[in-house]
Amino acid sequence: MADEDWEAEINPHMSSYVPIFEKDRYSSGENADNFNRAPASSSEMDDGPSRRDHFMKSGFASGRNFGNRDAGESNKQDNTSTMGGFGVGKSFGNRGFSNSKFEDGDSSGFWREFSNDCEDNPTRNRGFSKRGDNDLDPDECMQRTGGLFGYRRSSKFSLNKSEAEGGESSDTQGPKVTYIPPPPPEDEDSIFAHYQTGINFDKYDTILVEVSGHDAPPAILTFEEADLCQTLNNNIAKAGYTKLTPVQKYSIPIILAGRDLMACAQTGSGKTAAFLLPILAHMMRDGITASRFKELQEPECIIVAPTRELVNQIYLEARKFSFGTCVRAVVIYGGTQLGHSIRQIVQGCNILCATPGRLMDIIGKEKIGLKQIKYLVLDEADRMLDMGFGPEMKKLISCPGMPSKEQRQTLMFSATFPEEIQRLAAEFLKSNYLFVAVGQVGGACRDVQQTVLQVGQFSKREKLVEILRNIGDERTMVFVETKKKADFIATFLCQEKISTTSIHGDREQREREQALGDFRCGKCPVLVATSVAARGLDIENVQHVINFDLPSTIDEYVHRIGRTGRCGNTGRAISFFDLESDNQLAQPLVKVLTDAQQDVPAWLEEIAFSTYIPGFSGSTRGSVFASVDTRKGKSTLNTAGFSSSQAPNPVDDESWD
Ligand SMILES: Nc1ncnc2c1ncn2[C@@H]1O[C@H](COP(=O)(O)OP(=O)(O)OP(=O)(O)O)[C@@H](O)[C@H]1O
Repeated sequence: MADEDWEAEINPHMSSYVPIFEKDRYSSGENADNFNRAPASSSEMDDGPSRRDHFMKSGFASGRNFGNRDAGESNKQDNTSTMGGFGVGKSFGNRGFSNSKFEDGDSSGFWREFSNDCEDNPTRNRGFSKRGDNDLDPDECMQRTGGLFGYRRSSKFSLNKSEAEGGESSDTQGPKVTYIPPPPPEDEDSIFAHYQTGINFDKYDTILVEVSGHDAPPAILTFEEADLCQTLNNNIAKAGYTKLTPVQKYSIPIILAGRDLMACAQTGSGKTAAFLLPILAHMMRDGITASRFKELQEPECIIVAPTRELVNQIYLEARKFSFGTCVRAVVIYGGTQLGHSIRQIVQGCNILCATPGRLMDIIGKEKIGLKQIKYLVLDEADRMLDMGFGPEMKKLISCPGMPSKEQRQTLMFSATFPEEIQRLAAEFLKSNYLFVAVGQVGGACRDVQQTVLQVGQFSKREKLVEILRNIGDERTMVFVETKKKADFIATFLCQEKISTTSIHGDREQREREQALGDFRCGKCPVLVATSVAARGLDIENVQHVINFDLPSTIDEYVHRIGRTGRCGNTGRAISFFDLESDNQLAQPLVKVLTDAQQDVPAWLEEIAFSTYIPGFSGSTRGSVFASVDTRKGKSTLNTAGFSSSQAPNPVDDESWD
C-alpha cells in the first residue's frame, strides 16, 4: 500500500465494538455456519480469515469499511491478526454467540471454553512474569522453550524463516502488514499537551529513596540544578513540569555523570523523563549534529519497551523534549508496514524507540548501524529481560557493532524488579552500576485505593456491570486474562449498553490504536484489556482499574493498577478474587496492600495465612518482589529531595552477589 493511502485506511468507524453492535446478526446458526466453514489455520491468528469472511457475509459494520477493500488486499492482510471489532472468530462461532443472553453457568458455551483456555495457558505455571504468555505482540516476542535464554520464537505466532533471520513477515510466505500509522500532530499545542499533576504530587517528596552502588552523585532538587540547555528547559516548562519527581531527582544526575543505572520507582512517577532529559542533555552538550537522509542510520540512543503503544508513547515524549533541537527521534514497531518504518529511519535518526521484534528486523535489513550507540535504555526492564524478551535483548547487545557495556551507557527502568531479573540485568550493565529504589521495590502506588472483592467466576459479569453502572462515564480499564475473554467481555458490555472497546494482541494494530484513541478521548469510557496494556500506558483521567481476572503475578498486578493514580492523581482499583484460582496470589497481595497502607480483608488474610510458604520468594505465580538491590551493597536511605545520596566507600565487590 502506498504511503498516501493511509488516510483511506484510517476509517473513523473502524475502531471498536461499541456503537454498532448488531446482535441480530449474531444468530448462532449463521455464525456457526460461517466459522465452521472457514479453513483452520495453524497459527494463533487462525480465526483471522474466517472472521473476515463472517463479517463480510453478515454485513457487520464495526470495523473498517470492508466493502471498499478488494479481495487481494483482504488476503494480503488477514493472517496477521483478527479483523473487525468483535474479533472473536471461531470461538464464538463454534458455540453460537447467542444474540440474547450470556447466561451465567451456561457451560455449553463460553465459560467452559475459557476454563480450557486458562488451563492450557502456560502463564499459570511459568516462571518470571506473566505477560506475553497469553498476550504477546506476535512479532515482538519469543516463546519459552527452555533454558535461561534458550527460547525460540513460537510457531504460535506463525513466524517464518525470514523472520527468524531478521526479516519481517515474509514477502513470500506470510501476510504482508500494510498498516501505516497516522503521523502524530505537528502543532506545538498537541506536542506539549499534558494533564495536571494531582493533589498528591508533593507527597512524592516523603517517599524514601535508596541508592546503592559506589560513588553515587548527589541528587538534585530542582531542574535548574541539572543545568540543562535553554531549549530543554523551555520544553520542560511547556510540558508543565515545574518540580522534579523523586526518580528524576536521583536518576538525572546519575545519568548525567555517565553512570549505568537500574531505577525502580512507582508507576506514574515520571520515569520516562528521568531517562529522556539527561540523554538529551548529553546529546546537546556533545554538540550533536542533525542527522540527515542516509540508507544506514547510526543512532546515538536506542530505547526499547515491550509493547507497541508504549514505544509510541515514549517516542512522543522524546519528540516533545527534543522539540526545537536538531535531535530526531523515530519510532518503529510491529504491526505496521516495514517499509514505513524504514522510511522513517532513513530520514535521520538520533533516538530510536522500538519494540524488540521490529528493531531486530530493521537491524537485519542493515538500516540501523549500532556503532554510534551511546545509550541503551530498557524501559519496563524486568519485562524486557524476562523469558519473553530476554533472548532478543541478548541478541541486541551481541549484534555486530554494538558497543560493549563498557563503551555504552545502559539504563533500566521499571516499577518492579524481581530479584532473578536483577541478576540477569548484570550482564547488560557495567559492574559499578547504581541502583535507585524509590519506595519499596515493586510496591504499588499509594495514590491508588485498592479493593479486593471475593467474586466467583460465574458472578463476575454481573458484578462488573453493577460497578460500571455506578462508575458512570469515568474512564475505566478492565483487565482480563485472555484475548478471547477480552473480546467476549467487551461484546457483553456493549450488549449491556456500556460503551466499550478493547485492546489485545489479536487485534490488528490499526484497531488497537483506534481503541486506545477512543478510550483516551472518552468516546469509549471502558477499555477491556489483556496484559498488553498493563505496563507503561499513561492515559489521562483513568479513574478506575478493574481486575476482572487477577493476573498471575503480583508484579503484573502492580503495573495494571498503576494505569490509574498517576502523577499525584488519585485512582481506584477493584480486583475480583476467585477462590478457585487466585489463592496463590493472596500472600503477595496482602503484602502489597499492607505496604501501600490499604485495608486488607480478613478473608484474604486468612487465605494468605493458609497458603503461606515460609521464605517463599520464588518467581512463579504470587512471587514476592525484591525488596532491595540484589547486590546487597550498602545503601543510603533518603527522603526524596532532602539530601543527596552518596554511597559509602566501596565495599568488596565479591559481597555483591
Ligand atoms: N516532573 C514532572 N512534573 C509534572 N508531570 C510529570 C513530571 N514527570 C512526569 N510527569 C508526567 O507524569 C505522567 C507519568 O509519567 P511516566 O509515564 O513517565 O510514568 P512512569 O513512572 O514511567 O510510569 P509507569 O511505571 O506506569 O511506566 C506523564 O504524564 C508525565 O508527563
